[in-house]
Amino acid sequence: MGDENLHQSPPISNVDQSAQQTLIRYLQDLPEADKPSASNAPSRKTPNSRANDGKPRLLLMGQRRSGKSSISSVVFHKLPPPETLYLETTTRIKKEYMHSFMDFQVWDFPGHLNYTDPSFDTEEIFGEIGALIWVIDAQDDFFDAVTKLNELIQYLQENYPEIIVEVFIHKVDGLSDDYLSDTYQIIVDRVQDELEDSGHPLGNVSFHRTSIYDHSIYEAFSKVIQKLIFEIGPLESLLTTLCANCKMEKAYLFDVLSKIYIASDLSPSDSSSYEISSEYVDLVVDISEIYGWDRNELEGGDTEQIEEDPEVGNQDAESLIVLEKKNGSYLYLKEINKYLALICIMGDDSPTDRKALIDYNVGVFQETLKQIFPR
Ligand SMILES: Nc1nc2c(ncn2[C@@H]2O[C@H](COP(=O)(O)OP(=O)(O)OP(=O)(O)O)[C@@H](O)[C@H]2O)c(=O)[nH]1
Repeated sequence: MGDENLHQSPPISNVDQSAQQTLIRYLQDLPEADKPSASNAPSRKTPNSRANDGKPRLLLMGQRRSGKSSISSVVFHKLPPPETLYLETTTRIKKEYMHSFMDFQVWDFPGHLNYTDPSFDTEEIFGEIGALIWVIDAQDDFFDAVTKLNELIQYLQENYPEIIVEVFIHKVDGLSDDYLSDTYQIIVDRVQDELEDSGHPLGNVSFHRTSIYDHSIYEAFSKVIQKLIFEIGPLESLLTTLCANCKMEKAYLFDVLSKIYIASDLSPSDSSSYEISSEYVDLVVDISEIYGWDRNELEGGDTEQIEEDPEVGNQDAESLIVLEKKNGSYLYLKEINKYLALICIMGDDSPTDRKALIDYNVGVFQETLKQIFPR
């Protein structure tokens, strides 16, 4: 494995450099590599977390009927999208605790209230969050939603400047490409202009086009979650090294239950690669469930923290490895543990003659991951 990958890695601001180098050496199997030790593991503090408990909170906010509960139910509870038609309006804050490769919470807010009002315990709401997701219904009149969003961003910038704001321009299914790109641009410009007029920078605000009827909602959530993963820099470097050494086009590390990808290599990503990979994860995981890891649905709770189940199922069973040709491209999938699967797009040249090398490198990658995510 070449050292140039190490030099090409982007600067990693929030992770201890020595921990990163140890991980990469470990992957490269260099003689001077130490096993990453627990003391080397970076602390799991998320940008706005004061508790430092590694359990970031995602807030889902926006106007009534914009689609907040649907997003949470489809992504985290596998509710078929058409069934969201029957969801009742949310009348109180719904707090759910997700146990997966990392623990995080999703808070779904009723749409009609102003949570910056002093009558709310704003410290309780905003004091510990990882990201705020503001959902705008693109099929409805969105100007009021944009005005409320701007007020909230201004409030956050003055009081909680580290909070990441993610705007989901939602329900984009059924909109023509032209209409969608106009709507997207109008919303982005309006947010930007109003913030500039009031002397606030756009700062930590990003925009995503989403729909529960396609992959876009999972992709958007992936990008949000990635911002909260403290170890994202080393993970991306490791995947980039793996791709370079095994001649892979693209590699994704998936959280198999939510279909969120928690990291990918640093080569440019396109939605179709994500779609192929995510569909394949679904298919293979369905099959593997017959004899592989026992995965319960992501656990959700209301207000109580749910105790983590001890891992059950065939923990020590050999994890599934599949190499198959799909849509003209070979795909390689390996279950890394109960929560994560690595899926790699290999291109159209048969990689069967390299399979032993690929299995070996992926095995080393898997060992390294155990150090990063001990669970
Ligand atoms: N076409 C389309 N409809 C959606 C989408 N997401 C949600 N919906 C629909 O939007 C409606 C409202 O969804 P909810 O999830 O209840 O909205 P909410 O923001 O939680 O509403 P409140 O609880 O009242 O704040 C439902 O009929 C959903 O089926 C989407 O991506 N596309």
